Amino acid sequence: MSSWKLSAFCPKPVVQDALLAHDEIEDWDFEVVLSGREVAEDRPNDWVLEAWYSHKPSKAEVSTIAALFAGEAPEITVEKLPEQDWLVLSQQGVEPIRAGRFYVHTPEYEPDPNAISFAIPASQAFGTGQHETTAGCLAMLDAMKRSGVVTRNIADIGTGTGLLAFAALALWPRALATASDIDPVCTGVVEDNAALNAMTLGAAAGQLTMVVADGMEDPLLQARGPYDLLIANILAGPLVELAPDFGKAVTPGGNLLLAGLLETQEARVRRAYRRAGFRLARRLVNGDWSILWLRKRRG
Ligand SMILES: C[S@@+](CC[C@H](N)C(=O)[O-])C[C@H]1O[C@@H](n2cnc3c(N)ncnc32)[C@H](O)[C@@H]1O
Repeated sequence: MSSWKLSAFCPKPVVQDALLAHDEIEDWDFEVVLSGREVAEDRPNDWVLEAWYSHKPSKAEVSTIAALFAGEAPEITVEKLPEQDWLVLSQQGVEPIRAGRFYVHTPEYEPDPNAISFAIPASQAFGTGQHETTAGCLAMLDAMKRSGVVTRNIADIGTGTGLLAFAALALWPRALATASDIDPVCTGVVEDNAALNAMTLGAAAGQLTMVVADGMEDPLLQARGPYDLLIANILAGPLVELAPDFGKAVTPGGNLLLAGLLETQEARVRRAYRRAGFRLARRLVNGDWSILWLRKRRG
């Protein structure tokens, strides 16, 4: 299977507005992962919005991306990436990262014996630790542990590679973890990464179960709740929609770690979670992204 990449080049604020416009669309017809980044370090104002496809994007798909730019005319290119090469290349470009006590690296690097190390290969699933949201969640999990949080029942919704669930289990080794993702490709990735990092799959304390689910829509996810730690690094739109469900899924006094929202979207997300019974415990801003630690009110 090949991967295709559409790149739309524009100044940074235009690309950010396009991503926000996408986030506001409730019924998006196309399966696509969108992200924005600098074109080059020495050109911080030139940005590219990238869209990744498993097939050649159709004219309708290209027009839909162009329409996000609301009258601006981005330069758009579409290129075919042979999947094998793309994986190898992306792996080569992935430098290890540190966040809190964590060190996340691809398998070609050695672990750091003085850190909590995870080997996460580049794959079709999101979450090698490179992204500000993932790194921010790792740092916030470490902050929770240092502040004395004790947790026995963890859910990681939108787990991608499984990294945040592994990290939480490393900090709270007696907890049970349930990881989920809407994308079925993540199941095999999480299983492979668990094996690579000596994490055990199963239903006992210290173990992890992976399910495919949209939000909390899964019998096992619901049966295992309520959770005293729920992690969700998804986007602002789905997070707002999921607020009532997460309100029910977290125990009174329990912890919720949210990421995937830009700082500009934070007020909207916090409003939704205030209504669902949460208060802010701590926030962290990493790049353009906000990471929120919320606590469920008691009673
Ligand atoms: C930004 S990635 C985060 C991956 C990983 N947790 C991390 O922090 O690096 C978001 C993940 O959420 C998944 N996702 C998006 N919407 C979802 C939903 N409604 N329910 C469950 N997973 C969802 C995506 O497939 C993707 O793997």
